[in-house]
Amino acid sequence: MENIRTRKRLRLAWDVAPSGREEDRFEAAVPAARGASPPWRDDDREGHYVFDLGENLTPRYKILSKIGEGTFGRVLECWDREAREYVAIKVVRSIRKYRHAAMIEIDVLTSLSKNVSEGSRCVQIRRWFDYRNHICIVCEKLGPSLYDFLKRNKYYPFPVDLVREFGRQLLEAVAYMHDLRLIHTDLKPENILLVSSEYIKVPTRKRNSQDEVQFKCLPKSSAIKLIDFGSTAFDNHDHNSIVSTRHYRAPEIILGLGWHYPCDLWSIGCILVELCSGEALFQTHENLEHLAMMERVLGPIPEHMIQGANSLASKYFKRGTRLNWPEGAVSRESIRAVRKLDSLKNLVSRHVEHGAAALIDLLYGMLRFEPAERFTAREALNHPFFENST
Ligand SMILES: Nc1ncnc2c1ncn2[C@@H]1O[C@H](COP(=O)(O)OP(=O)(O)OP(=O)(O)O)[C@@H](O)[C@H]1O
Repeated sequence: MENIRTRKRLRLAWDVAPSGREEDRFEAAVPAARGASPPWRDDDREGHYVFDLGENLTPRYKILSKIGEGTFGRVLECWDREAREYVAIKVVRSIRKYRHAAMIEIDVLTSLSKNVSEGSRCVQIRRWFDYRNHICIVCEKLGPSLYDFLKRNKYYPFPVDLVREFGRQLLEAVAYMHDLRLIHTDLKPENILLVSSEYIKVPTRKRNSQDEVQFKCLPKSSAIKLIDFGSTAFDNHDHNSIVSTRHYRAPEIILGLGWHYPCDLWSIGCILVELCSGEALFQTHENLEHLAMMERVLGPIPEHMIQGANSLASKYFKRGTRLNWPEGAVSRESIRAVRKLDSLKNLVSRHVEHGAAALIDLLYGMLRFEPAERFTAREALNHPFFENST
């Protein structure tokens, strides 16, 4: 997250942080043991809530484990004593800008959960509350992220049939968001969670080996859901800031051309390539190198986009017509990293045996430089690649 957008909103109850004393008095009225609260503790230096496993988070929730950590806060697995189910609670840092962003995330999650059948590819919010100056967002508990799964599987790629299933559900989730005039802006494998943690082990031959058998894991179910709506943008807002995690960032964002719904489709294109290959498509941390990688994989950036680039981005180009590459490279390694890449067609063909042609065609549609020419989520869903999809 490089930028937190804020918007004017009504003052809500949580704007006034509850004082520790009041909180403790409230909990003192609840019978001890099961309902007891830990003593008031200071937050850590980054504003994170400090806890021990087994403690209560309000009398209702018992903290079982920490399942994640992000810019906004920590995500805790808890047992909900009232609903009798496991939940994931995002406990937001007690810093004003994160509290503010959390309230926007709650708005988005609430809108998404209104049409449960269509919105079911997005994580469902159960409720939220403010506890000791931390906004707590209670959601259904899901399994590991696609990134976690890839990592635990030593970056072994997913089979194309599974990528098709993931792609279809991801596009359904994003089409639904776009219908609601919401732009996710931070799509990445870390923010796509498997619904179930169950997996099976299947034997596979080691690459380049005839007889050495290894095992790889496959999820038992292909069901996924989208999480992390903390960066979600509303259609009618100003869209000039830098958004998205670097590897999944669309060219119009880097060039300062302004961005809209198509930036989500670019991210999905990058994600699908990664799921097929096991590696991030654009592994870079720097704008010029990133643009050079895009050109290597997808061909030249259209001239009208170069000419529209803002003053920060125009320095990446020569005479306003072509990328200053390799002249502007910061190192030889950087030049090598770009050269190591190949055309999208070749990169995908290397990993996908069946159905590669349809997938490649779909990916070119999602990775068009010109945002207006990029597939919309609904157009992508109607692509022949998804014809075999259930
Ligand atoms: N509903 C859930 N069920 C299970 N795990 C979850 C759930 N929500 C979040 N997580 C885990 O917690 C991690 C952090 O969550 P999330 O991305 O929402 O936090 P964040 O602070 O907004 O992160 P970021 O820094 O990427 O913006 C996720 O990567 C995931 O591993």
